[in-house]
Amino acid sequence: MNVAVSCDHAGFSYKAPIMQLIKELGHTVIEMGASSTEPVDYPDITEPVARAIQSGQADRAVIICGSGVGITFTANKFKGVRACICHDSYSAHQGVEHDDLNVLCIGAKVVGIEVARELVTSFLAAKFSTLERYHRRIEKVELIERRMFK
Ligand SMILES: O=C(CO)[C@H](O)[C@H](O)[C@H](O)COP(=O)(O)O
Repeated sequence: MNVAVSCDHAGFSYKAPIMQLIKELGHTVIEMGASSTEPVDYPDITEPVARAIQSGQADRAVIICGSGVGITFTANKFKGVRACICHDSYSAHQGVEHDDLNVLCIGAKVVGIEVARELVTSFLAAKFSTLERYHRRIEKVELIERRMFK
């Protein structure tokens, strides 16, 4: 898969190890976001990621900020983006399996780098279920999006 990776200044120290992991897992990294710990506003590093998901340039994305909060609600402003902050690997893989999660948001001040690696590994290994009920629920989410983004 093509996986976009972005961060703000608070997530910068995690970006290189997470990109390295993603490459080791056999995926292609699309690097975005902060390139130093110089402060940057999280909406500015989130929008390009959301656009990359919308255009199909990226299949999935990982974004890292301090808490994971701002990047999550910013990413979810974009139609077709399903972003969630995860602190546990169960949510990271079940989010994909049941809910077709396509953007994993991590708080670098909340989870350690080893937990972050586990989150990314679980997220990227997971596949959206073929069970009808999970697709029906996503279709209902898409109907809401169509009403909101008319
Ligand atoms: O966690 C975040 C938003 O949800 C971001 O990393 C913020 O930018 C965080 O609050 C850090 O910002 P600061 O300017 O370094 O205080």
